[in-house]
Amino acid sequence: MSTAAVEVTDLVKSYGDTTAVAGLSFAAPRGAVTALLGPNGAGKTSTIEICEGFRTADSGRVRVLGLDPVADAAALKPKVGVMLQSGGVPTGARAGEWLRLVASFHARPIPPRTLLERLGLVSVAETPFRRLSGGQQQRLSLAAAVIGRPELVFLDEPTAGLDPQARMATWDLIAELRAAGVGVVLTTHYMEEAERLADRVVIIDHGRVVADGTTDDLTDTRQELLFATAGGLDTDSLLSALPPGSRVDVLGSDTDLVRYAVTTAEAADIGPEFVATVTTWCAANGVLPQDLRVRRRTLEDVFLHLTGRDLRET
Ligand SMILES: Nc1ncnc2c1ncn2[C@@H]1O[C@H](COP(=O)(O)OP(=O)(O)OP(=O)(O)O)[C@@H](O)[C@H]1O
Repeated sequence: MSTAAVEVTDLVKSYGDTTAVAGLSFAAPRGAVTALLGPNGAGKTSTIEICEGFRTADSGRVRVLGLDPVADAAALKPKVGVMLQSGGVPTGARAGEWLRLVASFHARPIPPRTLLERLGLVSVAETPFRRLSGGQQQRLSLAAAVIGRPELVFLDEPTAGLDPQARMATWDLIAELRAAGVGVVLTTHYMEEAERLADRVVIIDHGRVVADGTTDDLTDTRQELLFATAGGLDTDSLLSALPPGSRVDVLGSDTDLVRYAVTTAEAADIGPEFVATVTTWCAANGVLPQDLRVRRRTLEDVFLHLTGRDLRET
């Protein structure tokens, strides 16, 4: 039996002239949360819908719980829960009635009432799907995806557009699924969501994986020294004062400040001496380093460093 919940190898998917997925590979472990993180249009939905068996790939190989999502769809159905971005619920179905129907397809469902309570949907149990707010529709789709106690759930943008309270309820439910040994593969463009929930993060840009690892792999070992200066500075001169292998990156500029990130060779921890070297160089060159701080990289920074773009701005 394959150990991975999902294995994707060299996946390619185009729509006419648009290449949505351009040779993408990753593996999602069983019983863990894997986040496919990337900006809008990166190819996340195409990838996850191919894994769900709803779209066919042009080429590449996909295995879900060791099976082919299209050829083995019948065998996968009872084991896999799916939450689509578009909902997938008939517009006239009432929330509670829909959950009871979905529950009836499963051998050991979670009681519909429990999920309605957990996701704050009790007051709209008798409301038709089309009259629910966007956030309520999303939570109902999530409830339907997990009600059959699947081994694996696919969640496409589970918290997009939710208010903070509904987002927290969704995060709690996902954390509980993981604690119960359910594998979760979700897409998101919120890096906080990936950082908070995911055991493994696959960063996708332009249909390709640009980074893949545990959140700690991607961020922990990457401390950096941040500061801003009024006007640009001579980065070559600063680099020559630093230990070999250091880097100085321009992170961007506001109206009058240019923001820099300085990292050591192999992104090791930044110690007091390294900070002193930078500030000594600044003093010698008449530069005032503003907002100076040392911090661990976030996934947002990792994305920025890898693509030159800000995840929030794309
Ligand atoms: N059915 C389709 N027909 C034509 N183009 C499509 C179709 N589905 C997706 N695309 C295009 O493929 C690219 C990748 O889209 P996809 O939805 O997979 O990305 P995404 O990362 O999930 O983005 P989003 O978060 O906006 O859903 C985009 O350029 C999109 O416009």
